[in-house]
Amino acid sequence: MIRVDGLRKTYGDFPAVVGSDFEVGDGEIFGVVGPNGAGKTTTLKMLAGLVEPTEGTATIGEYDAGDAEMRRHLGFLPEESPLYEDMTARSYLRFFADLYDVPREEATRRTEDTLDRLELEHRDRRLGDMSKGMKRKVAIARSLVNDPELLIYDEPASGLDPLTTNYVLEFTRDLAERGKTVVFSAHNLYHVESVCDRVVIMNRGEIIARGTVPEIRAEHGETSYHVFTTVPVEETDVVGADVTDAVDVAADTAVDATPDTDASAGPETYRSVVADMDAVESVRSAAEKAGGEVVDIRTREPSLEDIFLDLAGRPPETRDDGKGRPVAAQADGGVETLDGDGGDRSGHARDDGGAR
Ligand SMILES: Nc1ncnc2c1ncn2[C@@H]1O[C@H](COP(=O)(O)OP(=O)(O)OP(=O)(O)O)[C@@H](O)[C@H]1O
Repeated sequence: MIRVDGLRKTYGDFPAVVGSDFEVGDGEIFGVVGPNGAGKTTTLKMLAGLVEPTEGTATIGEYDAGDAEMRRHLGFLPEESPLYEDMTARSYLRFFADLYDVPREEATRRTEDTLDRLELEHRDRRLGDMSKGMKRKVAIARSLVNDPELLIYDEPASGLDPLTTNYVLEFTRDLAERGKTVVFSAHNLYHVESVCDRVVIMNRGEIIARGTVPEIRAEHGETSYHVFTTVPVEETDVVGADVTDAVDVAADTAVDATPDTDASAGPETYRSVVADMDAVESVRSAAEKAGGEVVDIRTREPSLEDIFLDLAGRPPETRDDGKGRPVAAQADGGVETLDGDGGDRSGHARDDGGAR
């Protein structure tokens, strides 16, 4: 459905996106993740045809991303979705349905159905009097008035309470189950991990990893083992293992001499965090030598966040873009000093949801 080739955006001399390549299949939930300033919004706006790429192409189905006709098949949710404060949710959604020439009855059925699924109450309340979460739900409903095949959501759950966040994430899954393709950005990696089929991780305009979360984990992350013993184990007794690595992987002490408070592992247990099975065995023999035993062993998969912190912390020449190509160093990452819109067709706070 989406094909991105060498997509690049510079604002003045500042490279906001440094040449991205990826594809998104029909019905996929595709995550674009990374910290503030990574280039997520710029990428999404280029896909939505709201920002003109400096180089490269993005095609959506048969259309170029800049094609006006493409927008009829697209629902775009901007990061900030200012709504017309004096309108009610119902009148606002009707207004957008009219922009897309959706017949009245169909528009009413569609928006009421979406608002039911999002459990939005008080549909005749002024938008200006709604909570942030309610406004976000209305903005999501707006992205669906034209029944698009592709949804591009910029930080859909950002700043929402955990309950509303859950609704939004579940709703996103629900959309994909109904055959929609969803591209969404997030800096909360947990949101992405729980919902996306595939992701690209961006940092300073570059893609630094890509794939399904298990693929990224297999390629960039290491499993650690938490071994619970009835006696403390001396770090020097953990032989045949790279204890230093274990510390890195788990961001924890390799051998914890204080009793563990994790009651489910039993009273008075001590935790050793190690990187491989040889080390697990050496913890076992050390514990037995000290008159104790191993009572539990748990594996810990690194989260996307662990992997991201590891990758982003490495110098660029030691990374690749997930396709075996080295990631280029960027001159001046994250400095927000440039002005001018640099070809941003959208402006920053327009309330048109891509309906032009
Ligand atoms: N119109 C613009 N003019 C100049 N610089 C811009 C413009 N838009 C974005 N940038 C810069 O490009 C970089 C990437 O911005 P972008 O909004 O794409 O990041 P992001 O990953 O979406 O960040 P956030 O999570 O904070 O929204 C930032 O350094 C930003 O300051």
